[in-house]
Amino acid sequence: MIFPVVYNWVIIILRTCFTAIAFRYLPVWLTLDYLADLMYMVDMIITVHTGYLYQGILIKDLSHLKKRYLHSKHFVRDLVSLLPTDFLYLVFGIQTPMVRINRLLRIPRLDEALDRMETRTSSPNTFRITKLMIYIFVLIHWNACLYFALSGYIGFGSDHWVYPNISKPEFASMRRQYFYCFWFSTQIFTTVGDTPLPKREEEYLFMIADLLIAVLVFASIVGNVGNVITSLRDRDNVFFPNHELVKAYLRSHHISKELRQRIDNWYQHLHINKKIMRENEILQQLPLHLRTEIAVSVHLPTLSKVTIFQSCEKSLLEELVLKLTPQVFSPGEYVCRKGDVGHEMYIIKEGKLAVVADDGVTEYAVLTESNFFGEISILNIKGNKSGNRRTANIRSIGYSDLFSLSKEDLTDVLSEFPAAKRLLEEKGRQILTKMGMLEENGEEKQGEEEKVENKINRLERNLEILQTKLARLMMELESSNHKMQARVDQLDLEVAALENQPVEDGEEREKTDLRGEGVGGEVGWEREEAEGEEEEGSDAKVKKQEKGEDDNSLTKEVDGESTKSTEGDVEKMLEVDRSGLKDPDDQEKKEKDDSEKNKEKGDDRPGKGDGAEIEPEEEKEEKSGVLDSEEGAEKAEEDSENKDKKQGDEGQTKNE
Ligand SMILES: Nc1ncnc2c1ncn2[C@@H]1O[C@@H]2COP(=O)(O)O[C@H]2[C@H]1O
Repeated sequence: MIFPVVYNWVIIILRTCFTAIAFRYLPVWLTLDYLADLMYMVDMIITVHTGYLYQGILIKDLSHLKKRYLHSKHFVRDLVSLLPTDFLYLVFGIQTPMVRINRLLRIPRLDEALDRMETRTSSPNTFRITKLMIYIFVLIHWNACLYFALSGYIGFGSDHWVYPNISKPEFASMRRQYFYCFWFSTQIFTTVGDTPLPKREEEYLFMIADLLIAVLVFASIVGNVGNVITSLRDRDNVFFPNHELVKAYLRSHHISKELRQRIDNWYQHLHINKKIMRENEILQQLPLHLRTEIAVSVHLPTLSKVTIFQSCEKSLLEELVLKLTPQVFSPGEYVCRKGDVGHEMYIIKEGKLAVVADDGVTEYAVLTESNFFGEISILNIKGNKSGNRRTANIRSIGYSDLFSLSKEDLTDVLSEFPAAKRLLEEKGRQILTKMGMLEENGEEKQGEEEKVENKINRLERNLEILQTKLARLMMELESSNHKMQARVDQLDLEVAALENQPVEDGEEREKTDLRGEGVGGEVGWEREEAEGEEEEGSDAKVKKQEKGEDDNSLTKEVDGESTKSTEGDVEKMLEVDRSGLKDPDDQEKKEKDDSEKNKEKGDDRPGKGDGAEIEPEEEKEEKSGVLDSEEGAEKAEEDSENKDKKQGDEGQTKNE
């Protein structure tokens, strides 16, 4: 669409203003006119058949496309621009090509075509400048035509400003007419050089309009050229590291001339050989699959030449290729030194490198294109005496282009491709054996180390499980403590209720006394404690509190089962208490049994009746802290029995 649109935009106005040109080449113009019309038609047909994307899907259905085009405003514009206005020649005569002015409406199609070309061209900046120049040319051309027409209207040669008299032979030729007008116009628009001063109002108006347009034209030229230069610089900055900044830095830090020279040389090498250092950064904006394809097409030839990767699957190479980082080393520069910790391996894309001894002169081997090195220290080869340290010095002989591959990336890739890993390790082992740096029983040692590591792992897992169990048990213990506390409180209340019950008759008193024999120890103890509390006041309270706290802390130390046993203990106490309340005879009987039992056990400690209340508790808790759960339960039972007995004794003493 570029040709017909530009043709119409240039020729219609030319023929309108330069009538001599229009008549002279009329058959040519008419042929070209209808050729342009034919192209307009073809363009419409192409537009109808051009599919479009709807929700990401390319619509190609013709009837649908037709319908869409016919209902669009583009169709109206295209149709109007192709209306056969040429019939107006019959009215105005063939010398009025202005009847075809509707053809100019197709200008948006020119824009579209140029935009499409811009995205496809390999040198967009040149294209942008050319496009700008075409637009400016068309503008100057129109201005030139109008200037000639205005001159004709005012009168050729009537003053200095208008076109000179065309009857003069030197200004009579058509070429001269056009070139003069175009030159005049260019002078105005570029504001370069002097233009003759206007004399008439029409001339002034023409000049004012022209100068205003000239400002815009000039601004757009400067702006566009500036943009192009900036984008060229940006491109360079993206492709090559900024040398100027580095230079300024080196100067400000008074870096030695020799080092600065080396750095300059390195930059020079990059620029001359068009080495791009920030490939990964540049391609970052592309989606992964496209990046992979680009990287594969750029680097795969190098990678597939590397011996270890020759037999590898394509998928491995594709993964690897994305992780390669290009690096350039200068002559004499060390890529790695013996004893350094290895963080990456290298693949040689171009150049020569030497494996050198510590003296820096003796060369053990020379590595060339498609070789690789630096893998030994990052592969963790079994029996490698140097561990993760470099086994040799590698020095670049000339400029060398390398790809580096980090340890993490290599490990990632090799974990999925064990065959490649074995190959790499085998090559590393060969070098290590040659150097005598491979331990013979290295594999056994490795095996043992692995075993120990496995054991440690297992133990760690078990420890974690035990910790979880312990936490659960602690929680259970706490809840048991709460429950126990609640029951003891309940017991206190019951005992208090019993104490407050009025004694009505002797029989009742006897019963109460008898009951006192049953639970008297406890009741008495409680009362005594209460009295003691009253007597001793706050001191006793503090003591009791302290004891309670101690109890808590001790109880917390015991495990869940012993807690249960303590609960059982309290349960038994309650049981005893209830039974004591229900039937004094039974209680008496039970007491007798208990005392007999205690006698059998040899538990006839003195002072059990008074002041010994605290002791059994302490004893019980101390023991429950050290005994295991079963022992704790037994002990609790025993203590409970002893306590019952003691309480019984106390009750008896009181009764007496
Ligand atoms: N004799 C040798 N021939 C070829 N390459 C070697 C030789 N000795 C060491 N290398 C390579 O030099 C590298 C130095 O770093 P690494 O030890 O990681 O891995 C080493 C090998 O890849």
